[in-house]
Amino acid sequence: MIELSGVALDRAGRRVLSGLDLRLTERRIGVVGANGSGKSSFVRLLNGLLKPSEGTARVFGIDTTADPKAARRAVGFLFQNPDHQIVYPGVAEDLAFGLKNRDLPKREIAPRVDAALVRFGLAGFGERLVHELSGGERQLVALAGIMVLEPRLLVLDEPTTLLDLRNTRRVMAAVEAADTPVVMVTHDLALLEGFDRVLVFEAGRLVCDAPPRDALDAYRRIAGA
Ligand SMILES: Nc1ncnc2c1ncn2[C@@H]1O[C@H](COP(=O)(O)OP(=O)(O)OP(=O)(O)O)[C@@H](O)[C@H]1O
Repeated sequence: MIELSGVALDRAGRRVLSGLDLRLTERRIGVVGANGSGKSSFVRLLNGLLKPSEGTARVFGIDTTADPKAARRAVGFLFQNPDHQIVYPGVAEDLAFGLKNRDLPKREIAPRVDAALVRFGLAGFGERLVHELSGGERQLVALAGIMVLEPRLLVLDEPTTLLDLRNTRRVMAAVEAADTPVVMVTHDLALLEGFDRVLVFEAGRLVCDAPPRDALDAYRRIAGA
């Protein structure tokens, strides 16, 4: 699914990730680490938002440097703040936007948008204005907008940081129900229970790669917590 070989990444002339050799095939992969340790940079390598300064990053066999467009199609990316993701003022309109960009025949767009709204607990929200929704509802709209495009992998970068407990549960339940493989960055360690594999970053390096319990123990040790 994901293959990084000899990957290093520089941002603004500074090395922020190095020594990454990884093969990821699990369905649920968590990413943790201190602020600035390189988590967001790492996940941005997975859909070609950032390109390795050294080495190669492949997703489903696609080299993200050679074909960033194909990488972006294969890998959906949910940001922490849905307002950075949602383009149109109307909910249904926003979901339709991505499908129009994919040149889907017009008659197929509305049914797919409706089905996605139902699937993500947003039935009846199609005609609502995004700015009138709660933060949790907006994050669900952003998620539905990605999933309606049927990515092969979903990357989530701190998707619940701005949400209360109830909305965190709603978003996580929607992610779980989607049944698409997930790579998720989070500071909320409890969300990683049941994940298959957790990567711990520290100062731009992968310092632990293990099942959740061992990885989170290692992270707590590193953090002195
Ligand atoms: N747009 C940017 N331009 C230059 N350097 C950046 C940029 N974004 C992040 N960095 C640097 O890259 C390093 C890793 O940042 P990154 O955002 O990947 O960390 P993170 O682990 O996701 O942090 P956080 O938990 O705070 O989100 C940091 O030193 C940061 O200052």
